[in-house]
Amino acid sequence: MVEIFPENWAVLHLGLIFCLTLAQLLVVYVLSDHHNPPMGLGLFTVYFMAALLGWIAFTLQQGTIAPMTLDVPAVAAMINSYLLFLAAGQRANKHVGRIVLGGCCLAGCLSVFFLNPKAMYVVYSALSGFFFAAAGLLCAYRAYSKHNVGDGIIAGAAVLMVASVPIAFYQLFTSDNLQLARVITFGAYTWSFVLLAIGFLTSVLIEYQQHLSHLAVEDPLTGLLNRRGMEDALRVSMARANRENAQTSAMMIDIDHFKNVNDSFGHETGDNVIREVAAILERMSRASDVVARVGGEEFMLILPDTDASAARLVAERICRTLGERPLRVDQQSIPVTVSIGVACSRGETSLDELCQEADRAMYLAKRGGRNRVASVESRPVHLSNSAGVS
Ligand SMILES: Nc1nc2c(ncn2[C@@H]2O[C@H](COP(=O)(O)OP(=O)(O)OP(=O)(O)O)[C@@H](O)[C@H]2O)c(=O)[nH]1
Repeated sequence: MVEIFPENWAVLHLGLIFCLTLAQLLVVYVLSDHHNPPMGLGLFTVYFMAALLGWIAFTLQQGTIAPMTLDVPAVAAMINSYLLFLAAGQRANKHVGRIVLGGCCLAGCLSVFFLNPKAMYVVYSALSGFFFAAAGLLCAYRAYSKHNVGDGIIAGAAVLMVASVPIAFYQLFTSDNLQLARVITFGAYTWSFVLLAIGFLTSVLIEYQQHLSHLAVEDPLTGLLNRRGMEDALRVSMARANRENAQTSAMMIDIDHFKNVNDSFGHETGDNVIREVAAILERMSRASDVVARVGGEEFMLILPDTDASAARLVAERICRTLGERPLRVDQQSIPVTVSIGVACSRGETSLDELCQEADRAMYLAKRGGRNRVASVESRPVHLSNSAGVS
């Protein structure tokens, strides 16, 4: 035993696991008051704690392999492999097989009371390998679908654990060396734990980086683009419009008297009204159009390859649809109207200039009585109300 797994190795492994568990706890602490914690955070933490306890139990038991009433490391190994499967399932948002595998885990735990050490070892390492394989598949799926290499590392950890099972079984059945087989299994547990902790931390960091880069271009309330996102989305089509001397139209859409909505129905319902208007704008625009929220109750709609009269028709349709009947928000009927400014440019115009023109037209629509469309594509200014009357 000593040659295979010397004591200083055990101390090194235990120290490593201890540090990684502390790092994991630090991450949990930092993220705990975040309103949107990473998926599977709680279950992964329980897994790391259970693995630490299992490994401490194994270290304490070294050299005392004589039959015991309860093989604590074996039970811990089974339970924490199942926890890993649950955590991976929560992270991948797939909850298949939880009850069946939970039943297997329970049966495996209970069986250790009745089996001899060799049979007990076969049961727990086979079951743990199976749970690791299931967890690895879920993480591989998530790594692929979310482009997150951290989940790929977790899947790699599962491969390491699964690969150790036939190697350990080979030792057990050819040389009947239970001690060596157990050491192989727990060695694989340790190194897969190290990989798992690194993978989990990497995965969470990548997720936050993705979240932050989304925040830079996305409005968190509506999921629409923000002004910067809109500029990014339009860079190519504006360059093409400049090159081909094509027309681009812009609409500034502002909800009328929105302060009254907040005052009468509350800020939260006000937020839901903004979401609902955003959804309507998205529904009413084409796939090539870009919709963005550019202020509290202000939206910008950019229509590439669209001339002023076509844009004006779209604007009047939006104005009419919203003004026609009250919105149903939070089980209440809330009358909402919008004022829309339309601007159009041909060829070489900057997005900023186009938006300023649309903004100017929107103020004209407000001054003209609200619930109407104004355009500044050519002077004089055209005004029409939601019924389209000039
Ligand atoms: N609920 C909610 N309200 C917001 C948000 N952003 C801005 N507001 C509110 O929107 C209101 C805008 O008020 P004003 O700029 O005076 O305009 P208005 O009441 O819509 O009137 P007009 O634009 O002149 O028709 C303010 O009361 C802001 O508090 C938001 O994200 N959620």
